[in-house]
Amino acid sequence: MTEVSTPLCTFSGHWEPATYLQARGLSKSFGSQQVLKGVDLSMVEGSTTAIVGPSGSGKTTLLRLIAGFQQPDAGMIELKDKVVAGPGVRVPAHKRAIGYVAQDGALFPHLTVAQNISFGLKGAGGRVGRRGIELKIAALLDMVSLPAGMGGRRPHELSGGQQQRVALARALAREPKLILLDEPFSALDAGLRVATRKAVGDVLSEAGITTILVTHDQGEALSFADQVAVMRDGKLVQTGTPFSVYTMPSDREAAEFLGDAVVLEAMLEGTLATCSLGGIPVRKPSVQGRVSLMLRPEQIRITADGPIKGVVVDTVYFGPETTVRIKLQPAPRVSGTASVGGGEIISIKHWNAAMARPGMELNLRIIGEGVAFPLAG
Ligand SMILES: Nc1ncnc2c1ncn2[C@@H]1O[C@H](COP(=O)(O)OP(=O)(O)OP(=O)(O)O)[C@@H](O)[C@H]1O
Repeated sequence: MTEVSTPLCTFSGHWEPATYLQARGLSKSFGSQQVLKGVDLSMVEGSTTAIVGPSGSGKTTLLRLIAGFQQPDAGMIELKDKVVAGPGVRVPAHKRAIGYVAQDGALFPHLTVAQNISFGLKGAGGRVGRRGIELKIAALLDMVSLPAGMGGRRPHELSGGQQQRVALARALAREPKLILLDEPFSALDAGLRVATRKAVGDVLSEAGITTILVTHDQGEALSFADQVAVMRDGKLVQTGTPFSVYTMPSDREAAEFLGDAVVLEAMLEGTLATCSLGGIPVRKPSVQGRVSLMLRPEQIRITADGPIKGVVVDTVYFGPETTVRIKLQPAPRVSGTASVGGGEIISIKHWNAAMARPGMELNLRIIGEGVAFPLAG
């Protein structure tokens, strides 16, 4: 089962991992509603991609096309250089070596855990005898960190996290090359969710299986995947490493979807934006003049010698961190540039609840660079 990425030697002499999944120009409509509008997605063998996006943006539809449950209206899908969907081509789902784990696990309720998993084994071709099946089930349960004794239980006798592990074991039984996880952790409570996600991630990366995870959870996407693809209105609006999509979002909506964002009006000249938080360097700006400037809240630090002043409006205590809303002073003038903004209320976080009380004046310092977007509207 353990399959390691097959490297390719390029003409430049560098070893590069092979592409496993290549989707080009995928479109799909249901009736008059166009749900996917030309989606391109490429994945390296053994890598993990998280697809994030608002409800109804087309994430599950994309997974279903890749799995082979539905056929694209236009575009094509290649798995390991073999076209599996495209004009005149439709390789059926069971011949694509893909495992699918749904949000609720979708276990058969009337079958035991072992029978659920052996259903997956039969799907793999029924090559093993009864003893072989027992050994395989035991190995799969072990792989997903469940005791062998659980094989006799029925799904309703398991916790949500255990059910998801069984669903993963059933999918792994087919020895897939690609696993599609459609919000598999969303029904779990916070602690179980983190533990199950870690366990599933470890199993998949150990087995070298190329993985797509659909999720609504930004933290899950950023921590689980090598690549994050942001879907909106049937299109992938940005694809990149977790670091690049978080720190350099392609637009304001993507920025706000991937985490908390402080967005202020600013005047951008060259690579310096001037706003209520002072002069802030901007990386590779694609616009000039009046812009929306985005910073992540953790870039705004409360420090005694910070050059920017603000007054605490209110605070909300969350234990390890406190959300502090701060009203900024008018924007300072930077010589030769116009000032914009002033008086905005921003929201940042601080570990020390005693640091900020309503009415207190605080000094702030900005760390790192901002990202500039065209002004909305
Ligand atoms: N089989 C179908 N028939 C008709 N409409 C469909 C079908 N499947 C999906 N849709 C519609 O396509 C749109 C996108 O659905 P999809 O499930 O792909 O979105 P999603 O991004 O996965 O949403 P969510 O995060 O809520 O699961 C929705 O408006 C949905 O109603």
